[in-house]
Amino acid sequence: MAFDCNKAMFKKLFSKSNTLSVNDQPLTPTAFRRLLMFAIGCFIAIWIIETTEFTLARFDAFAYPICISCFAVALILSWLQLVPEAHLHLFCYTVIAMDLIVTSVLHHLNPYGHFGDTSQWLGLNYAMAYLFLELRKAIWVMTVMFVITLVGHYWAMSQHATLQQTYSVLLELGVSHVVYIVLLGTVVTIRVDKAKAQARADILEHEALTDPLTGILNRRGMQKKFENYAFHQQNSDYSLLIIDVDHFKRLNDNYGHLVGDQALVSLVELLIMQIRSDDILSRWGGEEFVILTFGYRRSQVLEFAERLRQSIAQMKIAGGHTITASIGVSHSYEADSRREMLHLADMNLYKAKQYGRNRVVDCVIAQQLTTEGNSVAD
Ligand SMILES: Nc1nc2c(ncn2[C@@H]2O[C@H](COP(=O)(O)OP(=O)(O)OP(=O)(O)O)[C@@H](O)[C@H]2O)c(=O)[nH]1
Repeated sequence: MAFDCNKAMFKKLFSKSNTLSVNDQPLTPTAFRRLLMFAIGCFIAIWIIETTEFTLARFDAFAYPICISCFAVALILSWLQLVPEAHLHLFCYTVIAMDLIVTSVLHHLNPYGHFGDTSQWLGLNYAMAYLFLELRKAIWVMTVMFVITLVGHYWAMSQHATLQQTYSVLLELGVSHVVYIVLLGTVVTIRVDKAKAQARADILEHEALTDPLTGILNRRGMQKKFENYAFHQQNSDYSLLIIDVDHFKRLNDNYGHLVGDQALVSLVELLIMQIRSDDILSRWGGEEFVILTFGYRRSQVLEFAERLRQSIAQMKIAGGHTITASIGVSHSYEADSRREMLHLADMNLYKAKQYGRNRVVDCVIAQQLTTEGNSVAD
């Protein structure tokens, strides 16, 4: 998981656009397809029921198959990803909205029709607009549908009703639809604002825990992971590696900070390639990196660290230069706390530097070095 996080951050950092965007699109492709299948099922069911009961209106005899075909086409296009989802949303919304409006208008054309018989479904238009469309587009489209609804019903009613009856229907229609639009809009706006605030908080947290140069966790991010990690629940041991580039100041001084920066980025790329999926990599500060690795025995950790050291030494950085690194290692069985583990790894790193750099040292090696050389000051 940590590795994924590191890699995702890394990819984001080196992708062309590294800004996170807030998506207010309310409907995911999967939810959209499910809705389409539901709508197709409902239309087929009502078509069959009305046909068998001989109540199928003339308009519906055309409208049902047209709607079903449109939804089926949208479903296929969505599956094949041939058309942008937003276009399909608008298309399906328009089909349903026009079906509802025309049904209601035709109903009102009949002098014996009753206002409430079909127009109660018109409110669905607004709920669906918010569901299918991005907020700004939904408002525009709803306004158009609202106007079409009023004009259509005015035309239908004016064919047979008195002016007073017509206005009364239009007034009722207008007021109830404005209520729908405003109330649903308020609910949606609150939810979008909340989602945006959450996305912003996520971005800020991500930035606070990420090193901007390399895109991996920074010291704070690593500390958080280290604290949150349920180490006591792990049956396996874990180890901590501190990797410190040797004579990095010299590299900066000789070739400039840009080369230094590029060396750090190349080093992180190399480390990401070498660590395992559940290892945690972070930039501890400056030219120092920390890796937490799980489930290795001591000999395996040392092999892993040695492999890293050799790969770093073989790596060519910008301008064809090379770097080396010293690595201090500590193991969980040697320490009682996270702080102590860090301290041990840091001491071993110090000894690796003392003994000539470009080497891996853990407590046992440090002990041997001290005994042999008898000159390392702790
Ligand atoms: N280019 C670059 N340099 C950095 C960055 N962060 C820290 N440094 C430099 O890294 C250098 C670290 O120098 P030192 O702590 O003396 O260590 P060193 O020169 O690597 O020597 P040893 O660790 O003892 O081998 C300093 O010159 C810092 O300015 C960075 O993000 N980019």
